[in-house]
Amino acid sequence: MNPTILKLGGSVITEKDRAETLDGAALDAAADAVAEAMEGGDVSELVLVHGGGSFGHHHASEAGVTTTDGSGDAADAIAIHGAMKTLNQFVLSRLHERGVPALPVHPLSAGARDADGDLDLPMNQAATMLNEGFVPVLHGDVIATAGEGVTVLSGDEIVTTAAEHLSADRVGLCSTVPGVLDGNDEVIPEITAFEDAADALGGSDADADVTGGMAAKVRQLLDLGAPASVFGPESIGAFLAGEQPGTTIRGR
Ligand SMILES: Nc1ncnc2c1ncn2[C@@H]1O[C@H](COP(=O)(O)OP(=O)(O)OP(=O)(O)O)[C@@H](O)[C@H]1O
Ligand SMILES: C=C(C)CCOP(=O)(O)O
Repeated sequence: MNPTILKLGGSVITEKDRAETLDGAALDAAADAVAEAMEGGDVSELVLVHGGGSFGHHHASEAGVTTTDGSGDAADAIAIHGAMKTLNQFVLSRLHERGVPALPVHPLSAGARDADGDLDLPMNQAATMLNEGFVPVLHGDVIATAGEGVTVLSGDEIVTTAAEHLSADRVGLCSTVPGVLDGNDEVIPEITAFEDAADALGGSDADADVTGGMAAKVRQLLDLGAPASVFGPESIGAFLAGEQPGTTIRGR
């Protein structure tokens, strides 16, 4: 059985424009959907990833750290990583309250980037957790980067890396929007090339997003071997039940 990977967007589970503010109701609803899907047998092997929202992005933008521009200051690294661990703890608690056997995986302690920016993020701990019946929960983070100190690692990049290493057969990204929208704000059902959506694709609505919003998401998902779905919070249950809500991105 190949795992399903679901990313909970930071813009969903936090109030992205207010520093370190959780959207508790949205996180509860997402945790409900995950717990129901696992209880009902819709999904047996699940990897969760969550983004930064107002926890990671706020501190990263204050420190001027992006996915390519790093910082050699440990205090910057700890501010960003610490905020992400706090958010991760909120996510874990809400899952545990519902009986989901979630375990944290902190990328800062697991991987690194080389001088070309290429990511090495081992997944053997996540694979073993899955085999043992746990739900690994990874998160956007800072990561040691050759020549840069630490840079930001987005949850989207973790999703694509995890999908490849773990041979995921389903990948879902839950954001605040019901899918990738065209110029008339209609959901584009399928994207097979960046040009399909290029005109409408922008970054994130949040000022403090350092990882590139929807345009970066689409680019990364087009590189993935498996089809990926981008959908809104109301469709988490449908995605876990095997449907393809929102936009399906199929690069190859
Ligand atoms: N064509 C588009 N279709 C849909 N959303 C778009 C589009 N162009 C820009 N966006 C913006 O991209 C945002 C989604 O990217 P964002 O990085 O904020 O999401 P996230 O993954 O939920 O959050 P985080 O990066 O904190 O994890 C949407 O909320 C929207 O503001
Ligand atoms: C800003 C940090 C630390 C994480 C970014 O992850 P994302 O929200 O998935 O882009």
